[in-house]
Amino acid sequence: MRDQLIKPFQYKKIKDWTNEMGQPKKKVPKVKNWKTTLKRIWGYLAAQKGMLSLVLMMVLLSSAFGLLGPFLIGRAIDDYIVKGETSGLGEILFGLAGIFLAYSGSLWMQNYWMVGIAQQTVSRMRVELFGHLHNLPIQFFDHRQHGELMSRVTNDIENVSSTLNSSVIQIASSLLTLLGTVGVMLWLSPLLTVLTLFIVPAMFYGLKWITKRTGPLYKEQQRNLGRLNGFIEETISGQRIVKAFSQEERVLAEFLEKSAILKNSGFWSQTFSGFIPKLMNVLNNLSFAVIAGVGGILALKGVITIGVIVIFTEYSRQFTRPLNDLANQFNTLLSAIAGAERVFEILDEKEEEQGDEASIELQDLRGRVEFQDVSFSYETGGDTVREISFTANVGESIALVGPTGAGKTTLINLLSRFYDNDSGTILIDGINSKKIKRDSLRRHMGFVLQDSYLFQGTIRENIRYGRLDATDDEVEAAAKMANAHSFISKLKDGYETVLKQDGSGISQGQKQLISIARAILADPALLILDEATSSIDTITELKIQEALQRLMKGRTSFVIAHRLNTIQRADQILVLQNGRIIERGLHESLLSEKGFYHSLFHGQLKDQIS
Ligand SMILES: Nc1ncnc2c1ncn2[C@@H]1O[C@H](COP(=O)(O)OP(=O)(O)OP(=O)(O)O)[C@@H](O)[C@H]1O
Repeated sequence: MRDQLIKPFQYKKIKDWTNEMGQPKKKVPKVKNWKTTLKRIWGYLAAQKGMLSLVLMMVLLSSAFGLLGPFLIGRAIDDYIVKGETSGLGEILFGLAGIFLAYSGSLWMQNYWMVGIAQQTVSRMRVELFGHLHNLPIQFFDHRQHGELMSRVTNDIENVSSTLNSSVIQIASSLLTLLGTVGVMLWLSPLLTVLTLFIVPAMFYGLKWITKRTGPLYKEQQRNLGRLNGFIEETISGQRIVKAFSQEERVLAEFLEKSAILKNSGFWSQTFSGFIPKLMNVLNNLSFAVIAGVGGILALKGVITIGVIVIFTEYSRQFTRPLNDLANQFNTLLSAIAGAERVFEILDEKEEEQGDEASIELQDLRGRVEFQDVSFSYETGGDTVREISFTANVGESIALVGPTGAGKTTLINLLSRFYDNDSGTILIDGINSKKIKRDSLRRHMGFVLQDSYLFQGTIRENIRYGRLDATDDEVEAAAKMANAHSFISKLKDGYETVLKQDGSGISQGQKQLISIARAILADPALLILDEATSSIDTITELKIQEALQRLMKGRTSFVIAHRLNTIQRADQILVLQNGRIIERGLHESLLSEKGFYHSLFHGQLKDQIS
């Protein structure tokens, strides 16, 4: 459970580096074809075969009832109305009412069951996608906007859902109605049928022309919507920064630009798909005119009856309506396929490997860490960290010092295996870290980061996140050790105070104290501390320092130090520059060397320190 605690912190840190409201750096992988996607969607639907058969049965019934209605009307005209016969007409009308009722009933039932199937299906997709996202390696998030990913979990899934709700039934019933109608029409009058069917090629070519254009346009619209959502999410969560840097106008300008792009792509996709009903309307009217004209002549010659003309006009509507529906559904289906493809794209991303069969599950960790000639680069190109070697004995505190971008966080990322070193070896309790299961390693690590991430929930829940089975007494004992108890007790609701998602409502220093309490409760053997850079009042600062000293006692700790006066007690100080360790040792000896550390300490290079 504790690796769940750790990941969000790391994500945030790395996200901050990559994502300064820019576009994702890497292009999303190419989309697969619609056949494969439909097959995969079917894979989800097939899990509910029983329900689907019920839906299909209802679709069959409703299509049959739909055909029977006009047929009975024709019979009523020919056998009773034209002949002036009234006896028996009542029964036919009664029968008609029954058929329409059964028709509506079967429509209602198929809809009811299909909505159930659709919801079940997308809920499974959503759960899979969300779970999968949390198992992806950090690198995956380096190149993607958070909002864009959110859009896949929400918009795209919703798209699939609404299409499944309606399209599956529509497509099945349209196909059945189409077949049934043509069959009965052929039986009644082959000549009129052939004339009516003339509109099919016109429809086919018209639709082909339109859908060829709408498919890519829909995809483009979805993509632009994802980008806009990503931007909105970022600017809302980064409100403080936007305001602090008076970037409101720039943000608005960028929003307007993205919104205009979306408007444009939305306009064209909707315009083109809007042609479909218009085209169908024209063709429908044309077919009516043909049936009325030719049917009238045939009726005058006594070849067919008036009833057959009525049946034909009704059927021709029933015949073009499913074609119409099919065409409309085709568009919705296309946009759902585009959505599903984007969802599957993520599902196809390789999960972070925890380790193979041979990997070691760390039961206990003492906390000895050794880096031997470790080099690593994030992307192909120059090494971010180079030939790093050091040893941290059990219980020692190691301070990582250096200007911004020197590679301090990268070393921690390698230690926690968010990334794997390209060369050299990292030994943890003497075991090559690559042979240890990632999650089992992270379970023994605790993080207190400068941007302490607190979740929406009570203070108690936030502390308990360190160890979910901790009792209330243990939570409070940890808070006491972390110097957090006194401020928590002064709050009106004490430990039950509800924190907002970003922890606003309590001070930065108090957030730190809570995250220290959380780490104390987790009791990790390896500790990562990323010192707060923001200025915290002296009293809170002292409390934090004291709490940290207690937390670090007996654990191997890595401290990314921003304020050099706080690391004077470290057992080893590693001074990094451009990815290399350029100096190392104790505070006093480093000062006496009068090197880079000395300059840093005396503030000559103050502006280089983050
Ligand atoms: N996810 C990433 N992908 C590509 N390059 C990265 C990534 N994270 C960091 N870098 C680059 O690696 C180098 C080292 O970054 P790192 O975050 O380790 O520095 P740091 O010493 O922790 O800096 P700071 O004190 O500012 O946090 C920098 O040049 C940075 O631009």
